[in-house]
Amino acid sequence: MFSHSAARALTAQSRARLFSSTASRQTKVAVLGAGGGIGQPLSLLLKSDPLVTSLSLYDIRGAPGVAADVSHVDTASEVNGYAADKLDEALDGVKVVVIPAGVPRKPGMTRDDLFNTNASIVRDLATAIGRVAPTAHILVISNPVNSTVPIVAATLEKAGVFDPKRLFGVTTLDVVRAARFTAGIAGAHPNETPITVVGGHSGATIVPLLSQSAYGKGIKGEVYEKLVYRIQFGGDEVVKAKDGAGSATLSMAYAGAKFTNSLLRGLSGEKGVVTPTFVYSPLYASQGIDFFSSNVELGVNGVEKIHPLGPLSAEEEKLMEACLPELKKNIEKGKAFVASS
Ligand SMILES: NC(=O)C1=CN([C@@H]2O[C@H](COP(=O)(O)OP(=O)(O)OC[C@H]3O[C@@H](n4cnc5c(N)ncnc54)[C@H](O)[C@@H]3O)[C@@H](O)[C@H]2O)C=CC1
Ligand SMILES: O=C([O-])CC(=O)C(=O)O
Repeated sequence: MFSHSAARALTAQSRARLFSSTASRQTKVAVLGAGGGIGQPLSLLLKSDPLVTSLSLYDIRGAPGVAADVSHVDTASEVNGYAADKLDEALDGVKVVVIPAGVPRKPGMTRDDLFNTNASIVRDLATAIGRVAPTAHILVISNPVNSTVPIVAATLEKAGVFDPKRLFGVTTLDVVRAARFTAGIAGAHPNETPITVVGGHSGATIVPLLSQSAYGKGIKGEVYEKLVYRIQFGGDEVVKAKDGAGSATLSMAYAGAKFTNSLLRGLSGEKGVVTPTFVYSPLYASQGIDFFSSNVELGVNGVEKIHPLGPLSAEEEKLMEACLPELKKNIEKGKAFVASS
């Protein structure tokens, strides 16, 4: 990287600074479920992220092939693929683990219908992370997120390595949809219509706070009702259109890469990185709901600050009334699963 004469010219102090900052920028990211509909495009997008220096792709099927393919992209990061029996190797030294492993919905199913299959997949992956990479930041995409995040937390807790600052349910697709759909109605660019989406990640637990947006607050009546429904049930739209071939994969890969980039920026010391994510949260803990999505500031340790919701409109208060009992049930189901495992 440097010529010999340039290296000789560096003082001992500046050399130490240079190499320590290079070391701190080494960011190994693992994708568990990298061979799937989300995993493949997500791996590609992460390969394009300059904050990722090494990419570790794992799946029970097909990860070495995906890794060989993605590794030809001309960005600086190195890529390695790991087959089914190589999970521990895939996790060695990782700073961030993104989990899109598990089955997707078919038409007529709810996300909760995926619980029976995905709960044990996520629990087993979390057990391995707790053993091999206990200080990694974990980003859970696998559904039902309202239950899989508590499953990861309880699994790590059992192993004595749970740090609530390092566990995130990825709800970014709800945020991406809310911005896109609101922009369509407002005739604006989605950059101008960011919407905070809180609660959880399924149907009525998804609560968009349109009243807090300059564009969103002007949307009323039937248009408002339809917009809220579309944000809450956008996933169903894709499941129906794919007609048995799965659920959102490309927009989810985009959302997953977007959230991962936000976290990496926070971890690298950038200030003011704030985005909604489903985390261990005090906001509704008094009601027995200890995981909740709201705006979170991401920093060098992961969760830096959990923001309060701010003022809600009468409509949003009603949406919260529908959200909370369902979210509580989903969280308790996840915890009970680990307790009985
Ligand atoms: N959080 C969110 O907003 C969203 C979540 N999802 C969820 O993401 C998950 C994955 O969806 P798709 O990629 O479409 O499914 P997919 O079936 O295309 O891919 C899943 C991958 O997981 C792998 N896998 C299964 N068990 C595994 C294990 N034990 N270890 C490692 N890999 C394993 C499979 O081999 C497969 O390659 C689903 O649960 C889906 O509901 C989907 C869209 C949005
Ligand atoms: O709808 C699904 O099952 C996948 C998902 O979580 C989404 O697209 O938001």
